[in-house]
Amino acid sequence: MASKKREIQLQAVVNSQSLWDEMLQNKGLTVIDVYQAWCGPCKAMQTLFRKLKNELNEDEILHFVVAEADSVVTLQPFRDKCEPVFLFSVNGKIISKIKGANAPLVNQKIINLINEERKIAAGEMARPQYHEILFVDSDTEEAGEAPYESAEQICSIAIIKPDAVITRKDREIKEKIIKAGFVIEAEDKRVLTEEQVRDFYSRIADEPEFEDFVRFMTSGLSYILVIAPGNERQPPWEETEANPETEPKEPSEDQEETATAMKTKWESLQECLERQHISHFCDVEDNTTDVNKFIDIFFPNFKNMKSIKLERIMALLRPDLFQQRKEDVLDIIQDEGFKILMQRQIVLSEVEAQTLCKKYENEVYFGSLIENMTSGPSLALVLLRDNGLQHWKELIGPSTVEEAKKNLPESLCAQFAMGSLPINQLYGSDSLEAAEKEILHFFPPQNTLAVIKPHVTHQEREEILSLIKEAGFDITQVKEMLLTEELAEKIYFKIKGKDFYKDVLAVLSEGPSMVMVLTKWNAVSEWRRLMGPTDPEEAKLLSPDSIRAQFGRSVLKNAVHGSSNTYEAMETINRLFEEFVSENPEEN
Ligand SMILES: Nc1ncnc2c1ncn2[C@@H]1O[C@H](COP(=O)(O)OP(=O)(O)OP(=O)(O)O)[C@@H](O)[C@H]1O
Repeated sequence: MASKKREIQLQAVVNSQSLWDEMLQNKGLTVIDVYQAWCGPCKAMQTLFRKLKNELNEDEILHFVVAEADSVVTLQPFRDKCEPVFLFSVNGKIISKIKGANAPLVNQKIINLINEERKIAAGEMARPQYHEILFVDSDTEEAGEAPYESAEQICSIAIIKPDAVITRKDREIKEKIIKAGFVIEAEDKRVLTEEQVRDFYSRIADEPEFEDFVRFMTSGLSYILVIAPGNERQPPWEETEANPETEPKEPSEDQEETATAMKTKWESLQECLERQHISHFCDVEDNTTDVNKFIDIFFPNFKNMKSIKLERIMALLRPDLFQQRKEDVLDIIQDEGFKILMQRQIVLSEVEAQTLCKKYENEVYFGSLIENMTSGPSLALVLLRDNGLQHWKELIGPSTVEEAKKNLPESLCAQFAMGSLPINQLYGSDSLEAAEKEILHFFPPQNTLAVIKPHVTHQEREEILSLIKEAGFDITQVKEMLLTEELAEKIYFKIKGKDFYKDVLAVLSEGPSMVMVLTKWNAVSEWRRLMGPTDPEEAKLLSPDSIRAQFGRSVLKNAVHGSSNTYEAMETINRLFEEFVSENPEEN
């Protein structure tokens, strides 16, 4: 009984249109649980609301309400729905709604909106222009007319700073964020412009060392992440569990509730970073308005990116298929919407063949299978596609020809069956983790040095960087530097004796160049292919899509430079990126 009374105190009951209109007079944020008379308000969320009420301690600007859909005319579109709906009203305007008892999402939403109210009250930000949401029947909404709020609307933006990227801590930071139950919805590695840094960090612009900070933030690559609270997120149990020594064996009703409240403490991204001691490498913005603004700046295609789940897998055409029907298979792969990111012919070693064929090791034909697999070149491919893993599995079909012919005659396994083997002539990674391992093994990354020359405009530079990323290169290092004679020599030592060398130096001295380490399998020759021939006129004829064809102006102003071979790549990277080499001694 006692707890029922507290529920009523926690959430005001709105069961008529006049009470609804009165409720809209509330100042600040009102969280409204819209419920059906026949099932009552959402019990599961009351613990969360109580916790937030206590922790935020903002009774003037944080109100909780339960509203009965059947008794309030405004709520008619929500009648007879099975799932609870939570509405968020700010100063009488309903600005957001969340369907279902998604506690992490609701928790984050309330914290964000209250933080916003606090900043507005402190004069740190202007009140955003909220758009009032329309209530339409939720079945229509599901048809795509006016979608409910999803994680993307309550994301945070995190920036992993250049010092963490240069020392390769970014991977560890991302793993920790994911392990804590957050979801990385989008990510990009780039050098922030001065304008972007000033904008993102405007709240600390008055600090005395801000100018040095801007210089530091624009000095190298940062990681920009859009992070959402995952639905499966667990509270950090170990920190919030009640102390067993002070707890009685038989907890009272009140104590049970407190313990539950403690267990449902979802941490914010900032808290998560602090708990894991990585907050000094990573800055977070979670103000909804700012997050949306920065998503627009950094990820203009965010909505599309979110709906597409691009997956990289490794596929393999076994030797007989490769020799006899390679072109047919490659056509099908492309028709099925796969992008071939990398491909190479490879004669598998015995160990490699045994690893890839492990699931057949107990079969009588295992010995002849390994013999066949090592008898000549296979074709290894890295394929990219929306839902790539599942789609490839479905396309190639079962492991054995017998099963494919019986059950899935249209599968590639059945279509491309060859007498030499009882198993599928096509291989695909079993899982995304396995795919990453296999790709690393069969397509080991290589570094090359790339330079974008000074005559390239800012806009052209952005376009070149997009081409680089599209071609699957990882920009592992980047520096903007004026290539003085001394520095240019570190790159162009092999043409020092040429009569055009002084002209090359003159072109490089015109302004800062963007000097990068690009990483990918076969990076040296892949980058040279993407650059195109030295002379842009020749490039236009021979390789019109190449960078030099598109952005070169003359042989001297040919937009980009790339190492000619792996030795030169290693030498020049050593000379220009000492810190990178000491962090990555094994590469190249
Ligand atoms: N005949 C030439 N006349 C003038 N400049 C030239 C000539 N040949 C090359 N260059 C310039 O010198 C640079 C280095 O020449 P190199 O022979 O190494 O060509 P590359 O390997 O295609 O280009 P890069 O080394 O810049 O990637 C070229 O990028 C170009 O700008």
